[in-house]
Parts: sequence; C-alpha cells; structure tokens
Amino acid sequence: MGSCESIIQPADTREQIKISKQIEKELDKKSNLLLQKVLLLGPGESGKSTVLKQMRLMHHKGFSNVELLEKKCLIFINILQGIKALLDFANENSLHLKDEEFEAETVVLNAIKKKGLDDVEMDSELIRSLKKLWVAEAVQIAYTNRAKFHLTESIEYFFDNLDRIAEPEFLPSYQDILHTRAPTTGVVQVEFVTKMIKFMVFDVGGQRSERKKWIHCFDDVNAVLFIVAVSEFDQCIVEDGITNRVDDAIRLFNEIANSRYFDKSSMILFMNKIDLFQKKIGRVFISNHFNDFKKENTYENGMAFFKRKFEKVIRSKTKKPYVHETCAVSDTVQIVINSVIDTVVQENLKDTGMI
Ligand SMILES: Nc1nc2c(ncn2[C@@H]2O[C@H](COP(=O)(O)OP(=O)(O)OP(=O)(O)O)[C@@H](O)[C@H]2O)c(=O)[nH]1
Ligand SMILES: [Mg+2]
Repeated sequence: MGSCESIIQPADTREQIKISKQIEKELDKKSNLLLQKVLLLGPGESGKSTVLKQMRLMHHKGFSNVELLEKKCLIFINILQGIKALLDFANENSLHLKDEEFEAETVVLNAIKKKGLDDVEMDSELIRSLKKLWVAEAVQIAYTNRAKFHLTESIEYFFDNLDRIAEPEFLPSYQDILHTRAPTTGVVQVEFVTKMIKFMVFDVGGQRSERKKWIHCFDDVNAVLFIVAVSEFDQCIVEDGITNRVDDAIRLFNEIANSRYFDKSSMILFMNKIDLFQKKIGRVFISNHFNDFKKENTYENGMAFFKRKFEKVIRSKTKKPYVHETCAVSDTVQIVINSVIDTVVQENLKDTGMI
C-alpha cells in the first residue's frame, strides 16, 4: 500500500516537480544558464537575417576580417545584380538608353559575363559606367517602377555610397553590412548570453521552398519573432510573381500563430521596413492594393490597418502578439530587440515560477 501513497503527491508538490522539470529542460547543460530558444520566422526578404545581424552586433565583437571581405564581395554582387535587374526592366519596356549610356551598359554586362557575378572587381571604368547608368533616365524610370519586378532592396543605399565603396581599401561598415542581401538557405543559429540567460536564435530562409525546413526547429520554442516587411504592400512575392507580399505574410502568420507547436511560446511581431513604408505612403495608395482600406493614406492609418489584419488572425482569445514597428537597418531596432529580450525572459520565468 505504501508504494501507492508514494506516487500520489499533493497538488503543490506535483506543481513543484513540474516547475523543476521545466527549469531542468531550460537549463543549458554546459553553462548551467537558463536557456531560451527564439525562432525568427517570416517571408523572404522581410528582414530576419538583418535582425539577426543586429543581435550579433549587440552581443558579439562584430565581424572578422575574412567576414568583412566576404561582405565586400556581396556588396559588389548586390550592386551588379541590382543594375542588371534595372537594365533588364528598361529593355523589356522599351526604355532606351542614350549612346554613351549604352556603352556603359556594355562595360557592365561584359564585366558580369567575363568573371561571373561572384568574382567581380570594381575597376575605375566599371565604377564610371555604373554611375552613368544609375542616373540614366531609362534606369531611373525603371527604378520608379521597382514594385513591378524583383530588385535588391538596398540598391539606392549602395549607389549613394558608391564613391566610398569604390575606394581600393574599402572595408564595409556595420551600416553597409546591414544593407547587404543574401537569401538564407537552411537554418542559421546564433547564441549569446545576456541577463544571465543563454539565447539560441534560429534564422531560416523565408522563401516558399525554404519553409518546409522550418519544422525541424519547432520543438521547445520560447518565443517566435515573426517579421513582415510592411512596406511591401504593393509588391508580389518572387516565388510566383502574383501573390501580394503582405497577403502572403498574413497567411503565413495565421499558420504560425495558431500552430499547436507554439501554444506556449511568446509571439512577437515586427512590422518591419517602416523607413520604406513611410516613403512609399507618399506616392502609393494602399487602397489600390487593399480595397478594404478606406481611410486617408497616412502612415498611422496604414500601419493601424495592417496591424489589425495580423492581430485578427489569432484564434486564441487569451494570446496577443507583442507588436513593434521596426527599421532593422537602423540602430533604434536594438532598443526594440532589448525590450523583446525582456519580454521573453519575463514570460518564461513566469512559466517556471521563478518570478
Ligand atoms: N531600408 C530597409 N531595409 C531593410 C530593412 N530590413 C531589412 N532590410 C533589407 O532588406 C533586405 C532583405 O533582408 P534580409 O534580412 O536578408 O531578409 P530575410 O528575411 O532574412 O530574407 P530570407 O533569408 O530570404 O528569408 C536586405 O537587403 C536588408 O538590408 C529595413 O527595416 N529597412
Ligand atoms: Mg535571411
């Protein structure tokens, strides 16, 4: 009879055991620190890897020389990919270059053809040609129409900084690195310790072909940080060229926020690229892309409209996402990231009964 009594414990003891099991699960075996797992999710190009870079900058020493040289190459690649996409759009739409601009185009296309995109050096003739093309009327018209085709987000930033980038001794600054673009494939993991807690952050590729890999990191997640580029309300996803990017993000958020995997996880939503959203609102009407938007075309109205669309998809009456408006390429996002870290810690310490 005694054996039966020993396994039936009073409710408060059972609760204690549950709590200590939870703490045990969340302790890092090596460092004995509390462990928190954070997933960065969201569609392609929404800014997940940029947020991860910001976390690295906040908690590590920065980038090694080898990494800086890799980023320098990536900047050259981004510039050439960008100008090529603009020239292709101009050609397809009979936007003609003038004679001397045509020569500049030949120089750029030859440089790409000769070495391939991965191995281009920026010699002075190439730089001169890029500058000439960037201000060409046909290219600028193409740039104004950039929502109609796929273009690297940071092209304007890189052209504004072309003289500095063209210097032979150029090494990218943190700002430059935050503006680079390389789609993520697979899963990238970064760890850091802050406030006596070890954070493991997982960054995944957001394009549709990448999403089937996400499930591999869905176990024991403390927080999901879902990122949407709210500025992309007039653009289509690269994968099919038809689906509106914000609609795609809402559908994806619906799946994630209501998934049983994340019943216990904190849900954080970054309405990202607010710098581009602010600029776009001045020239593009939201109602042309979302016919249920009836208000005046202002930043505040637009932001409230999109926030509501995301919040509405959550089926649980008790769960609310923590929503932040962010610009992932600006230092200010680090303050937001810090407050997110505080939220995650608070929420999860509550679960373990430690506060
Ligand atoms: N202006 C501006 N650019 C941003 C912002 N956030 C990200 N970007 C740029 O947008 C591009 C895409 O960002 P990424 O961080 O690579 O996007 P991602 O979500 O990791 O994309 P995938 O890996 O394909 O899923 C990069 O060139 C970034 O520099 C922002 O808030 N403002
Ligand atoms: Mg990425």
